[in-house]
Amino acid sequence: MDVDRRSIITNLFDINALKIGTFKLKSGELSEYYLDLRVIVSYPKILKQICSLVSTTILQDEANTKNQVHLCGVPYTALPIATVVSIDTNLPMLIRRKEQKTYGTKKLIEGEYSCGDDVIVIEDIITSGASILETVTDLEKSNLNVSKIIVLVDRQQGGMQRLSERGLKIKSLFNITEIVTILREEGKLSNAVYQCVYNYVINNQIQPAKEFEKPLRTKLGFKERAELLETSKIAQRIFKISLEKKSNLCVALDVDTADKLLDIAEKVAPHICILKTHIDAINGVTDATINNLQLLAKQYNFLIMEDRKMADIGNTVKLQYKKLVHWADIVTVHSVSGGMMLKGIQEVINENAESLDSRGVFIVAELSCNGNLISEQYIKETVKIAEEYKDIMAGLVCQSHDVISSPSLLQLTPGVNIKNANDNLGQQYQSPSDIILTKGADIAVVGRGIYQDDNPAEAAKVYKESLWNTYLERVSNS
Ligand SMILES: O=c1ccn([C@@H]2O[C@H](COP(=O)(O)O)[C@@H](O)[C@H]2O)c(=O)[nH]1
Repeated sequence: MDVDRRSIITNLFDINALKIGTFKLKSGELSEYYLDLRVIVSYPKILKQICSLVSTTILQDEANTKNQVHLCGVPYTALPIATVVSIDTNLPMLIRRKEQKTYGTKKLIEGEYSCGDDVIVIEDIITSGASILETVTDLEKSNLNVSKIIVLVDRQQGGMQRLSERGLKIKSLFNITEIVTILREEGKLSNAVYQCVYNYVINNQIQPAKEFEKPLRTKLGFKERAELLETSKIAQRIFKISLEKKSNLCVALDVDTADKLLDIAEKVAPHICILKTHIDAINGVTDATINNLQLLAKQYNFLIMEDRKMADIGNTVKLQYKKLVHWADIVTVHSVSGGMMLKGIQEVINENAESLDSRGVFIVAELSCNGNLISEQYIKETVKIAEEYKDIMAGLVCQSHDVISSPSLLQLTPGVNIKNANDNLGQQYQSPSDIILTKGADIAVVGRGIYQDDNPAEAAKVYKESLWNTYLERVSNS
């Protein structure tokens, strides 16, 4: 241990930041000691000493980061720390409001940022990790990417592990065992007090809290999920192809001509489980284009999904769907007009059940674009509709891991790009591992990241391997 770290620990003890005795924690649990880092604002030299350790840690790690990085202190104790570190490192700061404003901008996060920017969260102490998670959740809701969490002191009760299991990178500068060990060596704590704190840590490991529980859907593998009684035939088809091809990649071929569609489709075909089209946006599409696409789908074992996002009254959606059911294995629908449009689709599927392979829908619960109008209530109602029409439901198009709990439904998540963080029309991108681990996607949609690449076949292979390996990691860590 170098002198600075040791002196920080003794200085903290000298200003009474470590209190021995019985204290009630935020969770209501009793603790045999209490760390009160709020006092450091009264000791500028110690505040400076601690902040320079945080700054050095950040600058070492962030040397090669290309993304814009912000700092955000968990309110309130870490706010002055984040401010000093921001000045030291020249990294801009964001402030998370504890309560969202009901007037003016109604902002949850104050400060200037762009969607997809990285944020380093700074916190004074971690016990269960629940407070940190509140800040992380609000930052993620604002489409920021929490790239790292730095905590001054880990109470070693399991919080660090829980946040890592949630896919977050977290580092602590000190832990409580190290602190009491140094203080005992320095003659500031007796053996008895040292032993008391040590025993407390051993005997007070926190049990998994609800906010840390991963939904069963993300813990189970595709094979087990395909075998569930409730899983629809269309979802079973997707699971089966994914397992056979070791691919959870859906490519979105939003190209401008039918020739390009077929050309790139053939190149990426070996690596995908679903090929997604906006066929009404492509020039020169004929029956022959559709036939050729279907031939490729058979030859290379993938499904075709027309991303039409239908949203009209039941009767109109039924008429529209009749034009798609013959070639599109899956279509997308918005839930805005309620369950009746799914009834229309269900009727068409049942009428064609004998002549066609199983068909179904993905229903849109959330959108990946900045400024969309979808609310929490809309998402909840969408999930209810999906449950009601489970027999034709492949799953939901959404952006958060906690929208779908049922393992029989698939989460399809667009907005994946390895090279870009956004486009200039509101699209927001995440990396493959963020999409699968943090956002909870089962199938990821990649469009421009593949079809605009100089070598779409190679790009599709790279995305496929990265997405599939992350899915395997998710299941094996559960
Ligand atoms: O919330 C949504 C729903 C659908 N999409 C569609 O996915 C692709 C994404 O393409 P990129 O080129 O990778 O941005 C596109 O077809 C969208 O219509 C979405 O992006 N977000």
